[in-house]
Amino acid sequence: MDEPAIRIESLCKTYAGGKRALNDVSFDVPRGQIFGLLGPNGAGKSTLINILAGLVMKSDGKATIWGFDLDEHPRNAKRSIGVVPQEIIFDPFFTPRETLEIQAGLYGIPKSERISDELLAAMHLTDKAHAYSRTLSGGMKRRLLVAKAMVHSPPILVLDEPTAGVDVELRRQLWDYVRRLHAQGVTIVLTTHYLEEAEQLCDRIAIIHHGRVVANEPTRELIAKAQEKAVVVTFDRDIGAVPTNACFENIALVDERTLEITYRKDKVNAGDVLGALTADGLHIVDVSTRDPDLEDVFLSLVSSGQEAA
Ligand SMILES: Nc1ncnc2c1ncn2[C@@H]1O[C@H](COP(=O)(O)OP(=O)(O)OP(=O)(O)O)[C@@H](O)[C@H]1O
Repeated sequence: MDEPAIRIESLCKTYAGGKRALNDVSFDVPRGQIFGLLGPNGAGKSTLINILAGLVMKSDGKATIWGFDLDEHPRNAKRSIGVVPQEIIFDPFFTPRETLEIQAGLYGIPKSERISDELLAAMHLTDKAHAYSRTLSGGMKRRLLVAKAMVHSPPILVLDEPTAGVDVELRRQLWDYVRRLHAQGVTIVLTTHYLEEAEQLCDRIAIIHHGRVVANEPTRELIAKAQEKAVVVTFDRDIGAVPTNACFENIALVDERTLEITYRKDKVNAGDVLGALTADGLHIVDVSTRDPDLEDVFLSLVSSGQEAA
């Protein structure tokens, strides 16, 4: 069955006051993947996640969660997803265990089928099970939010910036847990500002900017783009015919005497590229190189994204 975990079709959101936060957003989150949703501040990531969580009303478009249309089957759609919001919000007078039990009650899960203790253990909160939530550290509260999102054992877990302002140790624990859930078949969607983190964890990455999707590719393909390095080469005379060679990924004429050649730095080096040009009888008078990485790919994508109205 190839049905995606989440299908977003032409989703639009304009807030009261006129801010267009999502502009015709469409993408699928394949089942069983760790899917990264990346974008600069204000790109629209939280808006998208809050629509899926049923916290924000969409203005237009369609969202399907685990095969359930958000408008037609909101209850089933909601049961199929657990969302860890960016903001930490709790009733401070309940203990972590009570918080989880109340949440399970809201989903109508019978007492015998509840997994509160398991979740507390998974999130390293067993010794805080009966402490008041207001006495927990920020990191503990964040872990409790993850546990709360999983009380109904949804097939999809969505985490909105789970590691923002979180220390290294907690981040490691959180990702261990996410990887464990993923190994059990849970589809994970996460937003993060940390490109390196996304690169390590995600099977696929969508980049959103000014409410539009500017990239949506398997992580290794995005990284492959980051493997593309460019040399700009100027020759002593006008170039008659643009040369071809297996080690060139792409070749473009900058002016009559200058070529920009991209190559895969994991396959060849600048020496190979220049060697191929001189072997063609061309005389090089100037060379400069550019070395993009994943961050550059990200920045180039977001800088070419269009400004929303
Ligand atoms: N309730 C609201 N009313 C009006 N505008 C809003 C509201 N919530 C968000 N916005 C605006 O919508 C745009 C998208 O915001 P959103 O929070 O979805 O972005 P984000 O990508 O999650 O950013 P961040 O990484 O900073 O959380 C921003 O310009 C924001 O100011």
